[in-house]
Amino acid sequence: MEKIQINASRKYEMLIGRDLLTNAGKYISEVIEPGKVCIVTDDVVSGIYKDTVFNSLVAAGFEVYVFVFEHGEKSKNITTVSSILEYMAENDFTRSDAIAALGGGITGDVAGFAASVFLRGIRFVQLPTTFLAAVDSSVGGKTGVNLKGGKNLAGAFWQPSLVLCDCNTFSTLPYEIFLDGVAEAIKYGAIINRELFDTLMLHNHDLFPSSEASQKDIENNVSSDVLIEIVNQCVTIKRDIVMEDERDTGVRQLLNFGHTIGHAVEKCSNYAITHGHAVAIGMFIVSKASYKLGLCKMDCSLEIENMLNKFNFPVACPFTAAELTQVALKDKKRAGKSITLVLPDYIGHCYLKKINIEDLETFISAGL
Ligand SMILES: O=C(O)C(=O)C[C@@H](O)[C@H](O)[C@H](O)COP(=O)(O)O
Ligand SMILES: [Zn+2]
Repeated sequence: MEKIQINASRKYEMLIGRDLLTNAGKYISEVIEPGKVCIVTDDVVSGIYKDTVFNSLVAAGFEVYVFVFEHGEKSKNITTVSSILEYMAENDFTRSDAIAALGGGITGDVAGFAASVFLRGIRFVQLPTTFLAAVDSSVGGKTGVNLKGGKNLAGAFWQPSLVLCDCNTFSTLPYEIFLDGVAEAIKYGAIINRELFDTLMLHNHDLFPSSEASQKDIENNVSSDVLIEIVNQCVTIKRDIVMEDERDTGVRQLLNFGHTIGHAVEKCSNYAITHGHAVAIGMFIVSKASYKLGLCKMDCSLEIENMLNKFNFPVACPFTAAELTQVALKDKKRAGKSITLVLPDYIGHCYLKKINIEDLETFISAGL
């Protein structure tokens, strides 16, 4: 088992290994004194892992409650958070009780946000079951929900007390959902680590065979230790960035490479295009535009497109620059009349560039 220590406003560990969910109760009881715990999960993950986690929490002495919501981005809203809060209040949860977020990025963000506001903040643990949640969203304490105006527009920085990443859970992921996490892993390579980018390129066939892969193929591939190593590398990068800039005022914004446009793609598609797929499109558009407009030395879009093609990501964007701009202007990296973009200088190095909001549409057009 690998351990990554994160020293942010809360100090916690991420444990990465196999068969960890069976002992979730034991690991959680080492950081949270057994009391009430509410497993928050969606209706798909619940059918696969809820019983395992439930039983191990009971065995460790917890009084276990379960809140299940409908899977998908449509549930990532304030109504779901409000229902979780009411459920915990009805069941007399106190400040010493906790939430266990069991699932992917949506579950972690929604459950974490509920934890951040219930009684002005209770503890929570992240039990990521998707590759995306493992490499990215379960660590760093960004929690939140979408508003009608756009993605993640309401939220809080609220760090978990533990992240328990059982890599065996990846074997139950449909390929498309797996890909969402691959996009985030590519992002880490592009912003800061050329070697990781090359590893992903090298291993794309044996780790993530193809969209036609059978479930058996996926099971064989995810048993590879290379995958654990990739999770380890991504989270170590994220840990270092979060420890330098937990509140996202500077260097952490690099983790948003491809996201300003990616979030706009998600929203314009009414969330039919999922997060990682939208970020993949966003990384390509930003790289192409940066080169065309002379904002970077190399045309990184070629390598990014090549990588995305290897994994069978659709790269074409179905929306116009005007449509994307309208949504992107609500991005959290906008401050008044300017917006900060994350641009690639070369693969393995990105930088932050402030532009005037009036120039955003021209920028996006150049990348389409
Ligand atoms: O943790 C971060 O910081 C990130 O930006 C990671 C992103 O991959 C993630 O999608 C995050 O939720 C986006 O945050 P937002 O601030 O753009 O809503
Ligand atoms: Zn993301």
